[in-house]
Amino acid sequence: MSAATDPIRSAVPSDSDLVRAARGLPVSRTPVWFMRQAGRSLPEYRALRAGTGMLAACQDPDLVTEITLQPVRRHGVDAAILFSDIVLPLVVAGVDLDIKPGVGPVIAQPVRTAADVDALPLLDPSHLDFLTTAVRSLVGELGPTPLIGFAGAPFTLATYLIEGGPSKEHARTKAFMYAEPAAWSRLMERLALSAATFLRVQMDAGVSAVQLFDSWAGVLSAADYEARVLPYSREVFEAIGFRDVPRIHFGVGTGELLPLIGDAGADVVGVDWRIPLDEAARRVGPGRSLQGNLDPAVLLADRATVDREVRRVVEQGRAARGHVFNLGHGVLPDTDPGVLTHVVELVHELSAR
Ligand SMILES: Cc1c2[nH]c(c1CCC(=O)O)Cc1[nH]c(c(CCC(=O)O)c1C)Cc1[nH]c(c(CCC(=O)O)c1C)Cc1[nH]c(c(C)c1CCC(=O)O)C2
Repeated sequence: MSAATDPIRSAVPSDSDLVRAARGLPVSRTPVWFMRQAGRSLPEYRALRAGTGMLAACQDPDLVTEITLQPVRRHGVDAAILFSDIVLPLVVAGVDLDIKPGVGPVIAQPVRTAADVDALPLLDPSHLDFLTTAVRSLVGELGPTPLIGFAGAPFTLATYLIEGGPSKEHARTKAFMYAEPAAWSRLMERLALSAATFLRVQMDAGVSAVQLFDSWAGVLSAADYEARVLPYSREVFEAIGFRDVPRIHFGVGTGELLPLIGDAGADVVGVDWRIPLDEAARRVGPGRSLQGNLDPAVLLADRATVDREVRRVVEQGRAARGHVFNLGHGVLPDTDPGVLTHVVELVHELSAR
């Protein structure tokens, strides 16, 4: 049934199931979308992107609009997520950075000293017109389907800047955090400002929700996270929090950090697959909804396994104040898009009120 013919489903994104679940309000059925739903698992994405670099694509409003709409058309997900990247604010500010296929963001001159921190260019919101154009065009095209805007959290962006590229241990980042506390604080402050600017432009242009990705925060102890990272993520939420747009906060491997992450200022805490949602609900505490947490690798398994795991996640999600069904991390490139469409249908069927 379409939003137009279903009396329970809202015709406006600000009252959609995604926004209602984020606020802990009753929903017509559990909303579902997938991190990295736009991307290499879709042949139509690969066709459209052929010959255009990732960072150029992110700054072309027509391409952004089309790529963002592709998974909504194909899977019938309950939200679109803007096609962009967490490193884009750095690129627009003038940091020499490239996204290498199959690798990730690579930085020409990594941040290694206090002087490097002070030389980092700041993001100028007047250079984000392409973003405003893309978001406005998407809001027009999407009708009742909400658009999620996003930014990278200060810590996760700091890992790319300091390591110079993707990393497993994030040892240089931690070493800098311990050895240069004053410079660390200035770096995190700058990245918080830039994330807030990037989010504010998307909110001004009409996104219905925002997600702050702190993908790599799970490498930290709870004590370090609380003292050296949480204050800056909180700053981002405070800077945008005067607006009534639901806020999602996500990281990988954050089981031990969930009580703190729940306290940073988001309405929804994103959880990976390592702990069940009922346990996550206990750790996050009341007053927050949850998003997650199907293991993306399950989508590569047989149909019976996919169905069993989807049922389990929907069941365990009932322990939360509100539940937005998602994966525990991004869609893997080898995923069969047909399985994603099936998961959307199954979640809707299992949760229809
Ligand atoms: C850590 C991080 C990055 N980018 C992002 C994060 C946080 C989410 C997470 O934890 O995965 C966020 C991101 N990146 C992208 C989106 C688009 C929206 C979506 O569909 O979720 C979002 C929300 C597109 C993208 N961002 C990137 C791609 C692949 C580039 C391509 O298609 O050529 C896409 C679709 C590139 C990128 N950019 C980054 C990585 C690690 C990579 C993958 C490199 C690779 O394996 O090729 C940094």
